[in-house]
Amino acid sequence: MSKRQEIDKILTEFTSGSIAADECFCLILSLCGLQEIESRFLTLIQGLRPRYGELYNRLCNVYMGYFDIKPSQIPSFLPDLDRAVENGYYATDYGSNNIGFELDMELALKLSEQEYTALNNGYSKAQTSKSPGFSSKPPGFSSNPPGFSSKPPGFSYAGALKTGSNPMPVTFSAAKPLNNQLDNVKHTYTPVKTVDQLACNSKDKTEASGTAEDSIGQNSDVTEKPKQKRKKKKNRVDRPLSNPSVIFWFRRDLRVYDNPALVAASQSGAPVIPIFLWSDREEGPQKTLATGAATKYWLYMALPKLNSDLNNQFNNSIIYRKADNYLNELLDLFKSSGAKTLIINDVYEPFLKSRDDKICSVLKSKGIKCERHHSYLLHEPGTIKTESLCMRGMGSVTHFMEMCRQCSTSPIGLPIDPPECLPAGTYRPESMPLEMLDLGKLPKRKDGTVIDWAKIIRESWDFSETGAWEALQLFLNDGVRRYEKESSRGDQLNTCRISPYLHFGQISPRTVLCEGRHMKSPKFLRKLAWRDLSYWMLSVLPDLPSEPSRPQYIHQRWSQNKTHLKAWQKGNTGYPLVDAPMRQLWLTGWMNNYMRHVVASFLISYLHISWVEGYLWFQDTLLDADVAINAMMWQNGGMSGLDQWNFVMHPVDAAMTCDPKGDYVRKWVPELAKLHEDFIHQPWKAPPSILRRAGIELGVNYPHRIITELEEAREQSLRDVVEVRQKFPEMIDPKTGNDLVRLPSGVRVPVITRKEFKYKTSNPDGNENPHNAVLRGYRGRKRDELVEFFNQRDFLASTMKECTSRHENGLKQMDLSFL
Ligand SMILES: Cc1cc2nc3c(=O)[nH]c(=O)nc-3n(C[C@H](O)[C@H](O)[C@H](O)COP(=O)(O)OP(=O)(O)OC[C@H]3O[C@@H](n4cnc5c(N)ncnc54)[C@H](O)[C@@H]3O)c2cc1C
Repeated sequence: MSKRQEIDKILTEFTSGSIAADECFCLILSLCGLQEIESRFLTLIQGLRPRYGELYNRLCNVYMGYFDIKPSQIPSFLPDLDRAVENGYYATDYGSNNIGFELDMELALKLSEQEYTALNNGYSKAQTSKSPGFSSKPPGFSSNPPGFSSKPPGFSYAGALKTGSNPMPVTFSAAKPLNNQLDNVKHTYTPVKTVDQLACNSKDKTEASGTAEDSIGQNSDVTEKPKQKRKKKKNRVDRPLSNPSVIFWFRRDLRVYDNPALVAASQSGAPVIPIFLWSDREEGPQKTLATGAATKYWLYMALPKLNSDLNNQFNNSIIYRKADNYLNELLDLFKSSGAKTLIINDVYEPFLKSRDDKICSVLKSKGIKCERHHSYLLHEPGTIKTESLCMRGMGSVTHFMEMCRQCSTSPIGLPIDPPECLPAGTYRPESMPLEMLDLGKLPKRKDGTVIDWAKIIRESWDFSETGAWEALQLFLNDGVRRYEKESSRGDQLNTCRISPYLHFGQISPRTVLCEGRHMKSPKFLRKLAWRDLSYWMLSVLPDLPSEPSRPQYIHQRWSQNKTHLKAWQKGNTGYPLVDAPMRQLWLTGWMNNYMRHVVASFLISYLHISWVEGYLWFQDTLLDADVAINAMMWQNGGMSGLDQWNFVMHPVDAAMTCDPKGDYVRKWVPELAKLHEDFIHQPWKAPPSILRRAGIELGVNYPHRIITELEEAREQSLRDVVEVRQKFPEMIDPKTGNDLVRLPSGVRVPVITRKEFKYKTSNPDGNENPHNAVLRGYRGRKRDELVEFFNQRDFLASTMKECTSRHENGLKQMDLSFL
């Protein structure tokens, strides 16, 4: 047994109550020696903190008493994490178990919270070294998600189109989109060279000032003190240009294929200055947490890829600027470059749209033209009106698709080719190194080493536009066949895994629609409608991320149990089907849709923790974190959304659908890897002998369940909803029993309401619930009978063992007749 294992054994005895704190301390002291204990004792026992805070404190006190020290005297003492963060202290020794992981994770959360609070308090500018830019994540397990890295050979845009769904070589016209009857379109490529395009001559190319290799932080035009230098230039006389440049502002359209605004910039016949601006504040109100740590990291990795595409294809490159105020920065750029036009693809979050409206109106007043294009969604939210449609089913995707059919004014069209050229012109404004945008800043330990929480994220994803195409093609060549029936599987890659690419516009929804339309998977294409729906919903309900869309639900009772919340966030709930996706999320920044439902159901319906907490956590940790989609989904799960979920995922039984053999759990919860499939989703039911053989000690290397009475917890959740509904009878439709919501026009309309809520509201004391929404697939496989059988066998075996040993000890043999 290694020293670490012996220490763990002693700690287990302590937590189970067999030995007292001072005894425990002495045992560890005798094992490790005075010197090691003085310097490392607190690190060694950190693993106790999350679950055994009280016991941990007792050990701390013994330790301090023994060495006669006060907490303030020890910089590395970690009685609370705030102090740890303040002191810049991080655990450095992980040993062979998860203690270091736990510690770093705790600290990471703290740092993240700290930054969030700092921003809320108006402190965002220069982040000091004590307050690293964003939440830290620990190095952790080494496994990669399955099958994610294979690349179709010889991949190229044209190749992608050829090898994809369409057997014919296809390229798309760069001319205007045709219509939305995609299936009737004959795909022919008619390159229409305009005068502007012909102007893309070699002179422009040789004059471009970008670097061919813009690996992170190596932008050629970078100066060491860009801010000061830029100030000097502001005062200089603007360079007169015969053909003033256009500024192309990259935002959530980080691609060259099917990028209407980029094509427009190219067709302007003017030099193009591509820019990227960054400021957390400008990306959304803090309560939306629009720029979580994971999404920022994605940007940090994706921007150099885009830049190198621009370099290779157009000999142009991106100007990066960190800017507290985008308008001021743009004015500065226009002034220094003499550009006269801004070209953008629109974004649709209401707060971003009004920011853009303001920017454009100020620029216009200064004689600068603003060209805005549409490509982020299939349908612009503003074009979809509810007026023409009956309100039944409002909030559901079916209703939304019908609205789109009736109202949409502009056709979706076909994807367009990349621009032929993006001449860089002779003048190029200064660029900051990408590092200075603080998108990829990783926290540091006290000794200066970096906590690289993004390691597995980097290994799991290709952050380029090509990566988006490859993911799509991989799916269309394989996963799509299983999508209709088995998209829920956590243990297989049956979904597209393109959400971060879609979020950052590395592939357009129109391209996905066009590529996927022959694949006979309406369910998949419908997902694009879901995406549009969320933006429409956000445009109608701008407070979607924080305020219940059914206002009466503000009165719903929620648990404030921080220990439960932390256990959920870290994947330490003791329910493997919840812990596996939460760990996958932490390590890779992603989990599939079904698993998101499982973990959301658990947080809301079993732990009774508000959906807002779930939303915020996802915003910070998902690579595809998207204010509109994330808020819509959490609201729907949290009962207050317009499309209330009519189901609750059971944290054990749902495994039947998404992880029938337990392989998914084995991958992300390696502690349970050796457990037989019959127990993998409910280790607490495994007999001690089986647990022993699998190397599992519950409460030691895998947590006990944080709640055990699932049925009771669910009942409580039902009662809480019914209480809200009973408090506001005027918000219930007397005819249907559905909840009512008030539209901005003042009209009250019924919205989809879970059947069991309706039933329970009218039968609050009834015991039965004919509409029980909990999804159970597990029992059908007779696993419970098997579990019972194993337990009986184990009981028999252990009883016999006890009998034998008693017999050997000369004690009276037990009576076995009851067996
Ligand atoms: C609680 C919860 C929170 C979520 N938060 C986000 C989020 O922040 N960002 C995000 O992109 N998706 C979110 N989703 C939706 C969905 O889980 C992901 O889009 C999907 O898992 C991404 O994987 P994929 O690309 O393989 O999806 P696929 O199933 O292959 O779908 C293709 C694309 O369709 C879109 N899409 C799929 N499902 C939905 C949906 N329900 N609503 C809207 N668009 C959808 C996504 O852009 C996705 O990439 C959330 C779902 C839940 C239950």
